[in-house]
Formats: sequence, structure tokens, C-alpha cells
Amino acid sequence: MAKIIDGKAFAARVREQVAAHVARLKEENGLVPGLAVVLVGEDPASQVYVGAKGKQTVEVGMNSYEHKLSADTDEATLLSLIDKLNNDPAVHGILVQLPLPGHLDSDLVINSINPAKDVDGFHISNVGLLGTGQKAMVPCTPLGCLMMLRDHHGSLSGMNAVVVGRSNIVGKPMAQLLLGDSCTVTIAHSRTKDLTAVCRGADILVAAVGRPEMITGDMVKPGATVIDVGINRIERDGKTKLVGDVDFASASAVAGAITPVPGGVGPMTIACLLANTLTAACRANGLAEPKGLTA
Ligand SMILES: Nc1nc(=O)c2c([nH]1)NC[C@@H]1CN(c3ccc(C(=O)N[C@@H](CCC(=O)O)C(=O)O)cc3)C=[N+]21
Repeated sequence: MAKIIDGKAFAARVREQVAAHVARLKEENGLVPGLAVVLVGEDPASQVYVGAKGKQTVEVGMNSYEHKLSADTDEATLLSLIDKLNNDPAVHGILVQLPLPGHLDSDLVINSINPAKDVDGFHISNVGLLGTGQKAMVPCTPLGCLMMLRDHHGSLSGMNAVVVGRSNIVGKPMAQLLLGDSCTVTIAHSRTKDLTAVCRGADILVAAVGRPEMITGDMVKPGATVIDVGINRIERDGKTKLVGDVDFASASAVAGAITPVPGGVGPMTIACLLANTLTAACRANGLAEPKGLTA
């Protein structure tokens, strides 16, 4: 039976570290980091996430600014809000909740955020900085996965890592981070031939495909570390259930360590958002960055 990597407990420790650093900034520098979250539309799942982000931001001692815009907000209005936040010295981090309604061009919107305040790490400048090994804002979900992997293994050097999924939000930046830690990295996806064989070569297997319970035990190398990024709401036995991209029952019988859903990567994503906001505030003020909370 695999060791279960407790993302919920890990995230609580990350938030404690963030809170301690924030308290010091306040005392020694009179600085309070601020995070602005922009939500366009009334998607109920998004409202839950945005609520959780705001609550945890305040709990670690930072300022939270929520901007809720109606679903029919036009591009000019959204861009002018972002411009205002870009120029507001009290705002160190800006997150525009995705997905945006279809009439808005999310690439254009994301790339209008000041890269130094782009705590999601989605701006093309941050993507380029990460890809060239320079100081970037790193996407929260892959950063959280990296922290859990480093904590479990110490060094990742020389390990075979397979990332299933090639999204800009998780798969690609996850691969960059693993490469940065000297893994041998493979990115697999829906067109990969013999996915089972590819996955079975992985010492570290990261599932970020968005398909419920797709990665089964027969695809896992005995003793491997399995990181499940998926969050899928499914109907089972007449009830709504949250499951990952990994079939936990079969995979946990083979893996050496595994993250559960819920309570794995999800809580780490929000904790890393807070860590990134702190990092952005430190950089903006020429102060030392928090240790252990960056890539
Ligand atoms: N610009 C942007 N940045 C994001 O980081 C972003 C986004 N847009 N849009 C939506 C997704 C989704 N997301 C989650 C964060 C935490 C949990 C989380 O904490 N999940 C809990 C369970 C939550 C539940 O029960 O529903 C868990 O896995 O244990 C889930 C999902 C961030 N997102």
C-alpha cells in the first residue's frame, strides 16, 4: 500500500510559513502583501474557489481584493480594471479566474497583467522566463506538486518523470520544473502510443489530463510516486463525488506514494498562490524572498 502524501496538511504548513513571513514584513517593513482576484461571471465552482482564496489570503495576514464582474463584461472594461490593478502599489498579485466567458480573449487578458504581479505565472514573459531557467512567477499547481515531490524524495535528480497532459496551466510548466530539478522528462498526451508502457517507465508520474480515473494501477511502476492533479466531479451510486485523473484504488496498491483527491494537489494550489503573492511583494520592494516557497 502506497504512502499517502497529505496535501492538505502540507498546504497548512506552507500557509504557516507564509503567515510568519508576512508578519515579519509588516513589522520590519510596514508592508502588507495584497492579492486581487478578478472573477467574470457567476460560475458556481469558480465562486467557491474565489471564496476559498479570499478567506485564506486574509488568514495569512495579507489583503484580499475581490472584483466580481458580470458575465457580459466587455473586454475594454476588464482591461481597464487590470490596468488599474497593475498601477495600484497595494496590489502585489493579480489573478484572473479562468475560464473566462467565451467572448473574452483569455490570452490577451492574461498578457495585459504586469508580469511581476502575475501570480498564476500564465503571462508569456513568465512562461519564457521559466523555460529559460530565469527568475519567473511559477504556476501554482505545478509549484505545489514540485514542493510535495521535493519533500518526499529530497533530490529528484536523474529520476524518470512522466507528465500526462500538455496544458499550458499544468502539463507544460510541470515538465519545465521537473527538468529544472534534473529529471528525465517525458510529456505524454491523448495521442501518445502505448501510454501504459510510457507511464510504467515513470519513477514520478504526474496525471493532469482531466479524465476521471484514467490512470489505472497497471500503468504504474511498482514503488513510483503518483501525483494526481485531476479534479473531476462525477455521479456514482446517485451521489456526486470528487475523483482525480488516477484510479486511486488500483494505483495506490502499486505506487510507493500517491496524492489523494480531494486533499492532495488542490489545497497546495491555493497555498502556492499565497506563496507567490508574498514572493511578488518581496520582489517589488527589493526584499529577500521567502526560502523554500519558490522554485
Ligand atoms: N486563474 C486561475 N488560477 C487558478 O489557480 C484556477 C483558476 N484560474 N480556475 C479554476 C482552477 C481550479 N483551482 C482549484 C484550486 C483549489 C482546489 C482545491 O482546493 N480543491 C480541494 C477540494 C475542493 C472541493 O471540494 O471542491 C481538494 O482538491 O482537496 C481546486 C481547484 C484553481 N484554479
